[in-house]
Amino acid sequence: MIVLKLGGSAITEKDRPETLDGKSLAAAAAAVSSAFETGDEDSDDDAIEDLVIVHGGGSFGHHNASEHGVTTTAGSHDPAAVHDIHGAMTTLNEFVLSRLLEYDVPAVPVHPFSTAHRDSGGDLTLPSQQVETLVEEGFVPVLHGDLVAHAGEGATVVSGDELVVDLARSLDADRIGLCSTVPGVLDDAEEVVPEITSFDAVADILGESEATDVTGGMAAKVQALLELEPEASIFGLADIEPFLAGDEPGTTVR
Ligand SMILES: Nc1ncnc2c1ncn2[C@@H]1O[C@H](COP(=O)(O)OP(=O)(O)OP(=O)(O)O)[C@@H](O)[C@H]1O
Ligand SMILES: C=C(C)CCOP(=O)(O)O
Repeated sequence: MIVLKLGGSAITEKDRPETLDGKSLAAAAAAVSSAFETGDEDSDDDAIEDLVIVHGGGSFGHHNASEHGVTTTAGSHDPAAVHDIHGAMTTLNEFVLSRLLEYDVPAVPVHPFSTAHRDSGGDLTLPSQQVETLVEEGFVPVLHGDLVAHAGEGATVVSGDELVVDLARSLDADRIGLCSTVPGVLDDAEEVVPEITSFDAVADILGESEATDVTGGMAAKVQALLELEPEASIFGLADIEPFLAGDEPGTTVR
């Protein structure tokens, strides 16, 4: 079982509201397609079968959430805000799905707003049986950063990274990959840090996203991945294919 996140910064123009990066999204879909079992028996000897995709927001969702003052902890009870933020994410989800379908990946949507919630302490519950059954039935479920019902707050943001960590646990994932707009976690000299085993060791170089981002950028990503039992890779668009083939490109968080 592989859980792959397509970072919003990789598939959209993150600094231009609601702008897709069509070329990058197509490249990501092509890379997933070439690794996935597509029914062509000649070319699928080592094909992967069990795959869940999560995508982030990029220029969809973050701007809307920021305008409404909604974060992962500060919520809203305004239905118009919910429709605006969730609507931006489902719009991006439709773009992602249609591009994956064009490349023969059997992608289907799973919207966290309709299935997940947070308790008053902010802890997330994301039922995984729907996702598991879809995988067993040959689909590739595609989830996305979204809003979720939050006890005492109305609705708050859930990041794709948080969904990845939750799904990796509940689905007992073997491999976890986060594709972003950078080739990995970069040090002060802009070189990829090959391995991260503790937050303190890299805290000084980790920052937020350069674009509008309500979920914490690279620092939050690394912190969430360090809590996971299996190792996880952070890499750029060009490394989706090597990752799906079994390599450990970019930065490995263990
Ligand atoms: N040390 C670092 N190495 C690499 N990127 C860093 C670092 N510190 C901060 N960043 C920022 O983190 C960004 C990646 O985090 P971001 O949350 O934007 O990624 P994403 O998951 O692809 O996007 P989204 O959250 O929209 O899904 C980079 O584009 C960069 O601006
Ligand atoms: C801003 C919203 C609604 C989702 C953000 O998800 P992320 O881009 O994975 O952090």
